[in-house]
Amino acid sequence: MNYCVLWSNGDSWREMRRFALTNLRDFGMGKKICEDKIIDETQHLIEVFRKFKGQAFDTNQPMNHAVSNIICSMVYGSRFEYDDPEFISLVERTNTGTQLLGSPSIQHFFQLYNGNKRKNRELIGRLRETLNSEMCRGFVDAFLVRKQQLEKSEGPNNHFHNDNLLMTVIQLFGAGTDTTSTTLRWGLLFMAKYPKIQDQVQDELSRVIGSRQVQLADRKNLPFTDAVVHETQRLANIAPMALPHKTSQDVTFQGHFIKKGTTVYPLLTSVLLDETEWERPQSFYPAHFLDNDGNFVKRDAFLPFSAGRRACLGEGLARMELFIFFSTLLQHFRFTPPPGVSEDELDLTPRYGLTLTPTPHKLCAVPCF
Ligand code: HEM
Repeated sequence: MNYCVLWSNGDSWREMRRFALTNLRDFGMGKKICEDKIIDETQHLIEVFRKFKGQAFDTNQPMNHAVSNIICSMVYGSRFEYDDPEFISLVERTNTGTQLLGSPSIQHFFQLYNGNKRKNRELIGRLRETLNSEMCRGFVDAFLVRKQQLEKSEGPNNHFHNDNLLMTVIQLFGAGTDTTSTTLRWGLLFMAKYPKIQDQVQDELSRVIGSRQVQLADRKNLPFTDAVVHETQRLANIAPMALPHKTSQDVTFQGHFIKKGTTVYPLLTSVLLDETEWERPQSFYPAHFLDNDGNFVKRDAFLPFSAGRRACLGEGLARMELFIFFSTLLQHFRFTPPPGVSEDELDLTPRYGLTLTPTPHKLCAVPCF
């Protein structure tokens, strides 16, 4: 399959990755300003969950909207209202497209992808019209300013052209939404399935935090909650084959010769579910990340973001989002199966796409206070 929707290799990738990393950091990635955005967004999400008044609902759309708004505020410079039709269709097309990438319906995927290209051209066009080089609102502005500067000094032959802008924006939006939101949905599903583990998370949260807002700095005092977030990422294994790569030179790996230019997939499943690394690889077992005294422990085989030069660019952001969204939701709601469905009946079979998502399901979010 030709993944022309992803960044290319070589110089163009290097430039785009470096620029995206620097600028996303400038617009808050991994910093307090980003934490504040996430906290603000959790309040919008809580409002949506409350509207269901404890009745069963599909968490997919609200979760996608909340998570997507974080990357939107960094890329476009502002968040969207959840009922904005432009936003709903952008998120919906990205979400469906990610599922189709693992299926034979590649033509349908490209229809959705082209729809998102059109929408993004419009959004970028609006930002271009109101661009102020003294005050960049987000990644798109920063890219447009760099493009203008380079065109003046070096002419148009550089990597900062409209196609790379569009591709990078679409990729950041896609990579920054589905992955994190899917992981959070797995987390809530595991909590509904394993109520005793949910009890332990909620006991820890009420003991350490009470009713105030959780902050990133609290993570070190919440080892059990942190372990549950890690175990969710490990067992959910949402990107089992990471992304395809091409070997840039001939290489011999574990005795196998691989020719330059061969497409290779780093199989993250092989570490996340490795029987020689994990005591209970197929079970939801937060103790994988705890020592005998209940302290959090890092594990070498925990590689959900992959490793190396092409590892996930958004790891810092994703880890911040996972922790704050998950613990804030668990502070406010008790997650249970719909009435008439037992915990045993909650299905953990994943649905295969570019990512492994939970099979469509509903949960009740019963307000705790
Ligand atoms: C739980 C959340 C996430 C998981 C599990 C995840 C996982 C991954 C994985 C496995 C890869 C492929 C690495 C490889 O092929 O070796 C990747 C790449 C990437 N991720 Fe994430 N990701 C997450 C969230 C994010 C977020 C929030 C962003 C937004 C900034 C992001 C942006 C990217 C980009 C741009 C790439 C491509 C990097 C490149 O090609 O150089 N990811 N991610």
